[in-house]
Amino acid sequence: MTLLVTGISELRTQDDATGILTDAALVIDGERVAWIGSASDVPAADQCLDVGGRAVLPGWVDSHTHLVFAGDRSAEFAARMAGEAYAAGGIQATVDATRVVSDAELTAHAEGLRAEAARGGTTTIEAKTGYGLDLASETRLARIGADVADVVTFLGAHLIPTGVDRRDYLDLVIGPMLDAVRPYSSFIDVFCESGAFTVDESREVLEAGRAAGLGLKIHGNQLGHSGGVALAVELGATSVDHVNHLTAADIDALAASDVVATVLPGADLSTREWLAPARELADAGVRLALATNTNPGTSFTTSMPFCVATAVLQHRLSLDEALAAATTGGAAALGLDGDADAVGCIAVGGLASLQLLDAPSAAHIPYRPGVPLTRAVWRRGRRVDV
Ligand SMILES: N=CN[C@@H](CCC(=O)O)C(=O)O
Ligand SMILES: [Zn+2]
Repeated sequence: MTLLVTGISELRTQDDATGILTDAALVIDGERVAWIGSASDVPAADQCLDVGGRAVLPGWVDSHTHLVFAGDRSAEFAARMAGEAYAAGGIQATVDATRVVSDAELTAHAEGLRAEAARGGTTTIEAKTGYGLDLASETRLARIGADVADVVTFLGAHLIPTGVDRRDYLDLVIGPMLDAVRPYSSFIDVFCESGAFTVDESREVLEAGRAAGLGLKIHGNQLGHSGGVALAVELGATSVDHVNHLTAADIDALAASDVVATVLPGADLSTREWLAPARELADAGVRLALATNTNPGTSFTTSMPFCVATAVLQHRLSLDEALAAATTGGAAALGLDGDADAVGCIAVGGLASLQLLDAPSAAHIPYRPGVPLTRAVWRRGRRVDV
């Protein structure tokens, strides 16, 4: 069954070979894109959808979420808006709420968040563990994450849980916990920050993950100069996320590396943190990703359009830079780039994961912030309810 989508005012492929087409059309055949070209020169297809002068772009790749959790921390949020500082210790409240709910409740909640993300155009999503922090709970989060999300990241090293000896917990994370989550996980992550894990502890965790065959990620330099960015470069991590507090040397080191710097606008705003210097990172040539960081503590949003709009309006990225970071940048941060199953781009022969906006161009995303502009979404060729 082939579907011709025509009447596309702006087709942003996020593929260097094709770029941006105007007055365009494309054909979806099964789960893949079979043809891209001018709306005046279309091939025959089984079905035709005229989108009436609207924009099409790849579905978002949300490369950083903590999707599997229970409870909310709206009181903590309110206290922060009244002047309290964010601290890593709040994670324990979500751990306590998460441990006591059933698998079915946890799965339904995560599925609800994934559906909410899809309504904003997200077609690929990562989910971290990190709200279990004991062997059974982390394993459960990894298993549910694998059911609900596309990529699972093991974040047992999110916080030392209350009442547990530091060394004992590290040994658990790099031993039995890593073994148990390994079948579900592609990456290992660590919260390298004051109040969470030191640089040396983070290195130990990440080296164990690498030895087990996992890719590396770091929550780094969110609340201060934690050393997470330097560690990411030293270890050749796939991404370092947050990147709020950077020295010139950090930026130079990232620019000279292949590490993706992931900017998380929702967390920057919700914690009233110093904004990640996305403009300076882009100017230095650092590869950027943009992600929601969906979690109940620092960023309770699933909206990639919000993140793209904020990256343009507040972090001073250009529209092109923000769109690249939210699509191909996210794919690079998940290792889902560079082959026939790459996500975050629209190319002939590639996966048909794309979104139709209720707007003539993607410029309307930051131009009309907060307005729900996602009109239709296809994931691997299948229409998703939005
Ligand atoms: N910073 C570490 N982890 C999460 C927040 C976790 C929480 O506060 O529950 C983040 O990415 O912001
Ligand atoms: Zn996070």
